[in-house]
Amino acid sequence: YGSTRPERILAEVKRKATRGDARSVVDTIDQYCRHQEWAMNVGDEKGTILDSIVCEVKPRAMLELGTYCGYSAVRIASLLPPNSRLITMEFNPVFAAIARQVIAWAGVEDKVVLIEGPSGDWIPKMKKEFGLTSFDLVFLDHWKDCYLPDTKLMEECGLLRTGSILVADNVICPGAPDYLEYVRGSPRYESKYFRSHLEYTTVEDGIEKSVFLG
Ligand SMILES: O=c1[nH]cnc2c(O)cc(-c3ccc(F)cc3)cc12
Ligand SMILES: [Mg+2]
Repeated sequence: YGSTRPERILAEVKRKATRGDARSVVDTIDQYCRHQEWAMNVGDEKGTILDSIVCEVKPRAMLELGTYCGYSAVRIASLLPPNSRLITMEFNPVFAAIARQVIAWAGVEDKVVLIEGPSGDWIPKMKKEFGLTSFDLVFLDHWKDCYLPDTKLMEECGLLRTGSILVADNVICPGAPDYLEYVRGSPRYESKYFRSHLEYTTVEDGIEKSVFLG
């Protein structure tokens, strides 16, 4: 039996990245996925946009929906202020197992909590499970069909406060048209599109940043 793509990415990280050095893990994955085999990390171009938003917001409590191999969790965690926490949620157990090891290799495990399971099940439990009031910043990077229902669920569960920011990957490719229509049309959001490209390609994609107005 062959290895999976996430397993090959982890092997490359262990072979090439410096243990405890988050940037070298990020750069190793970008090199591998640009030159060896494509994978659905947010990537270097859109990652720079995400970095600028994380640095601007300096979130105390951040949520990521969709961990995959942990590339963006490592990227985000390396920018978080002390006493901040990234909770990252992954539905696929194979991806979650790899992501845990990538996060550990990067040395950011004390800033990241990885939870496994469907976002729809976990979102209603977040406050109680993690003693949270609300999230300062949410990165949506899981499944395009879940962006809108999960956003509405976060609203209903009181996980968004005035000023909470949603950052959504792939709003053009693969695309999340119902989500875009909602955040751009709703008076409860101030939305802005950051044009970019699908990771490691020249195909158009972009990131939508939406401020919840309460
Ligand atoms: O399913 C996805 N979840 C999160 N991020 C993704 C991402 O950045 C890209 C893609 C993707 C884009 C084009 C394609 F031909 C095949 C897959 C999927 C996801
Ligand atoms: Mg993505």
